[in-house]
Amino acid sequence: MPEKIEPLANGAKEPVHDVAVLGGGSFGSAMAKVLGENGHRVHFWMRDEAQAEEVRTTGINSRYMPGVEIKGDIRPTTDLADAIGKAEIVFVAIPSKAFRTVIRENSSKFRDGQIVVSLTKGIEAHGFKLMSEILLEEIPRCRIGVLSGPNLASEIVNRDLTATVIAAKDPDVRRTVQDLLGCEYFRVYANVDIYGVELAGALKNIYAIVAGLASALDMGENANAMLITRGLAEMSRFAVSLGANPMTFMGLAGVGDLIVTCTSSKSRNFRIGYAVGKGQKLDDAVAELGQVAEGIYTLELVKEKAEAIGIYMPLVRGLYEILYGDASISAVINSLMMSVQNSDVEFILPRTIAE
Ligand SMILES: NC(=O)C1=CN([C@@H]2O[C@H](COP(=O)(O)OP(=O)(O)OC[C@H]3O[C@@H](n4cnc5c(N)ncnc54)[C@H](OP(=O)(O)O)[C@@H]3O)[C@@H](O)[C@H]2O)C=CC1
Ligand SMILES: O=C(CO)COP(=O)(O)O
Repeated sequence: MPEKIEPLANGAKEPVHDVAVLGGGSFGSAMAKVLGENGHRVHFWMRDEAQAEEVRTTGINSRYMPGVEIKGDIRPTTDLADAIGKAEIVFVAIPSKAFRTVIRENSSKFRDGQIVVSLTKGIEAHGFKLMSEILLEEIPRCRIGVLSGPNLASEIVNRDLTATVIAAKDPDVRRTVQDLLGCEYFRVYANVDIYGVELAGALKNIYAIVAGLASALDMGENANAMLITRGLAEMSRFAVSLGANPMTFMGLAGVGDLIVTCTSSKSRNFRIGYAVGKGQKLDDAVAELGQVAEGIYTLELVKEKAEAIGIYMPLVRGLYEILYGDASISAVINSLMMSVQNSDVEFILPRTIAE
């Protein structure tokens, strides 16, 4: 509930809210910074006490955001129950592999009607669950939202102009998140297609790895455009078959996020693809990155799911063969280029030719 009125960083006056950000990595830090600059009290949970102490005393999270001061009323903590208990709204930026465990272990701490927003762009290994589905299973009495879009953390902390999408069924959740996060450099658009927004955010990581590979091989701008556009065709084909709205893929969470991660070396997934394209082993590239690149896990899950439900995903299959099989990059490229030529936009002209 609003407590007092204070001027915000953007000059407006808004009630101060207690919010929690769970996850002390790059994106948790970026969102904590936006919320802090917007005048809110941020209960910023991370599991490492030394890191919490550093943010408490210096305002800097040197492992994930070196040199960036997270300003405002930021309250780093390793007490997750306390952070959830104090917050009106909880943002979760925990990698997909740990997401359910963290929520489940603390499920009793969430309150009826509390807004919980996933910032995570991944898929759970067992059962192909998205993070909003995990939230619905673990804390069904909460109101759930998903935030996704072209949101490189390293640009947001520089206050570079950025837009994102809040997807939620409940209009109050959408409006609340827009009010909390919106400011002169951060715009929040709304969508109701939670599944599409969330799946788009997870799927684009795969194509960012492909684009990184293409960049390492200096394949040219035509090839980049082809990869991004065929990636969009492939990810929307898959997502629509699972119930997403195809129109979501025309928005920021779809093509928007695909563009940024497929064209920027600031994307960790792009960097993994680039390193592999330059001859590095996948495990070494991941170790060197030292941060999460969700796409390498999403790739395995999507390949398996696509085969199970019979969806044609040649880029997913090709990347899987390069990263986890023994196919050479040139053999995969050749097989993609020489496959049956087919429809451009299959929502207009259906694919009629068998692969
Ligand atoms: N970075 C970005 O630009 C964006 C990221 N995202 C998404 O946000 C999610 C988080 O990514 P990001 O912050 O970038 O990742 P980082 O690799 O930067 O940080 C990962 C964070 O997760 C924590 N963590 C890892 N395992 C656990 C666990 N078992 N329990 C609790 N905390 C854990 C790490 O803690 P510790 O240091 O203690 O290991 C660290 O704080 C991902 O799904 C990503 O796709 C979405 C939009 C943009
Ligand atoms: O999702 C992101 C930008 O929208 C961040 O991408 P990476 O995880 O590849 O850095």
